Amino acid sequence: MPDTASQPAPVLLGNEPGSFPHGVLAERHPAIIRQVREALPYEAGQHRALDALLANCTEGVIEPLPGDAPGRDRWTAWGMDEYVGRSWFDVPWLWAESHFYRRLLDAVGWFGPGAWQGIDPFRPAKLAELDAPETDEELAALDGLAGLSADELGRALLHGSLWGNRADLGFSLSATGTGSGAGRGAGAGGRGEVPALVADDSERLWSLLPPSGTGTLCLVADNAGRELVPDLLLVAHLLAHGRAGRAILHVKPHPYYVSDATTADVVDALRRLTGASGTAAEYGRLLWSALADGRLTVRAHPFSCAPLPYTDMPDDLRAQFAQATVTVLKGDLNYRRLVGDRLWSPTTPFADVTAYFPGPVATLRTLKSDVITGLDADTETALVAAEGQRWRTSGTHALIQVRS
Ligand SMILES: O=P(O)(O)OC[C@@]1(O)O[C@H](CO)[C@@H](O)[C@@H]1O
Repeated sequence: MPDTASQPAPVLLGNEPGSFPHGVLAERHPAIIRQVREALPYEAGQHRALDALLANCTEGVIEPLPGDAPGRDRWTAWGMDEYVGRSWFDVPWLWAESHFYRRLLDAVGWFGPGAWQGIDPFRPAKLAELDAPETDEELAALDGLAGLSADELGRALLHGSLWGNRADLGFSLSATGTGSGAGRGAGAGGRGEVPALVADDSERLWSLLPPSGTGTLCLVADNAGRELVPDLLLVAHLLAHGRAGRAILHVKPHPYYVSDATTADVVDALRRLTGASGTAAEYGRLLWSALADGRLTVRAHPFSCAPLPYTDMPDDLRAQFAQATVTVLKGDLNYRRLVGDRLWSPTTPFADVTAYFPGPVATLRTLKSDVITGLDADTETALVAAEGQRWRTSGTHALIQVRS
């Protein structure tokens, strides 16, 4: 029996050794601390703070943020008092992960005041990816799509944006997340009869964005670099071909989940596009002028880094999504937040668990956590027969789901 929105499945915790969430807390977070230490020439105080964070997040309990900590009131509203004194492994996994990034930024001095204020610990990794030869190849490949019709090009760019979600630098640090490049493309990734795309509502998405549209597209971005670049190309295409009159790009207000895009990353990506040649540069210039004339807006709402599902979104964000013709949520974490980070039965209807969302909502995601809804029974059976439960977290499958 599928779960239902009124009888929800259990919220994921990280306290089961051997589970994917446990591995993230016990192995991925220490690996992220190691990577951050090596990325920038931190000072002794920052190394000491990283030592303390490592000990605390693996063996300690959640501690209250100091009284004067930036955003403390928000974290109180987001449930901090309830979780203080408990092991990181025993509170909702989503909450523990999100809080880890808040503490990591504290340790490196991101919030300031001080000389390290605003220095993104993940920037070297993000820039390396943006500057990689693979990015050049992907941008150059755009010129080869010149012969496609606008619709064909739109579909190609939608798939580029979808599979761009493989480019998640946190994921590449985890033991199960190796195998770079697998699954990039609609036909790749699955074994035997199992499709790479396990759900595909893309026609419904296109019907929400007709060519004569004057509507507003809200795109809630995920990773910077090689995910954000194809996201921006898709937005440029939708604006250029009138499928959206206006686009609003939501990014994170601070560095998060390693490679999540901030405004600084949007700037880097746009400079990368305008500094390229051919079609990529044209798209870059289009977006640059769309920002200037108001067709494109960037927003960085605090709730984008909240440790909570979208059911708890504040009224101002709810009103923004309600005004959109469609809100497109990118990536695995946004998917988890959209459906509640619960271990749903995979055939639980997507429309039911997203019924609360204020307006049409679409999700483009590669599968990198246990959370999944909206599969048909045959697809689930084929996936399990071919891969056991590995398909849930391997990042080699993807989905496009829409609730209109
Ligand atoms: O949102 P994204 O970038 O697609 O993925 C984020 C992610 O790597 O982080 C979580 C584990 O830390 C997983 O849910 C997911 O695989």
